[in-house]
Amino acid sequence: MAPQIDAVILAGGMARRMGGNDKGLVDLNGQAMICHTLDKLSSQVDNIMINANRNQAQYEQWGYRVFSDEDSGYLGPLAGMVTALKQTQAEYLLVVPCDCPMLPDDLAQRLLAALTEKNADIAVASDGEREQPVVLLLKPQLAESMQAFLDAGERKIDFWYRQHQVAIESFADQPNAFVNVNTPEQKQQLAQQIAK
Ligand SMILES: Nc1nc2c(ncn2[C@@H]2O[C@H](COP(=O)(O)OP(=O)(O)OP(=O)(O)O)[C@@H](O)[C@H]2O)c(=O)[nH]1
Ligand SMILES: [Mg+2]
Repeated sequence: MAPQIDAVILAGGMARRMGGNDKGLVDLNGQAMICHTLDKLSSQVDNIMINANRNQAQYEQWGYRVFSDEDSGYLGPLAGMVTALKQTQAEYLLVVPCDCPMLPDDLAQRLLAALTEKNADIAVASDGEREQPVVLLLKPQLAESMQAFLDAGERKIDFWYRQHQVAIESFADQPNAFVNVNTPEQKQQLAQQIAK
């Protein structure tokens, strides 16, 4: 039987480059940005959770569980991830950001295959050139290690995952899949691309 995979969509950042507008909720071609991500993930995993530190009521409209960071200090993506790791009952947690609306349709499946093949604890996606540090699959048993890393004042996710067995899965076959929307200009550009 296939192992159970839960996903968390990280929407807990301050979105300063988006003028402070909650990135998951900004409109991209008639839908909130997070809707594009929800569409991509819904057939890939067993349960989806949304991690948001404001506008929770709005995020609840899609019917998924919404939770905020256990530590409310905006410590960065790891703060959302560690909270999700403590909540999931699944065998694996898939983590994605809310600002990558074009994620691969075979993301979970390929990360799981890479993790299993390498006997790793974490599988991180790459676009063929660069690692995508907040697109990863990991085991919930790592919650304690991640919490200790945060408690030590560390914030950089790639430093954390290098303490563990990591598999990198290249999605060089889908060069557009990790387009990242951080600014209004990038959003405008992607909107035009999608509309074509
Ligand atoms: N839970 C949680 N997620 C965060 C936090 N900071 C960033 N993220 C998420 O991590 C992902 C990648 O971060 P960025 O693209 O830099 O997003 P951001 O920090 O909101 O945006 P900027 O302020 O413009 O850097 C996004 O999905 C963010 O929502 C945080 O403190 N808590
Ligand atoms: Mg980003």
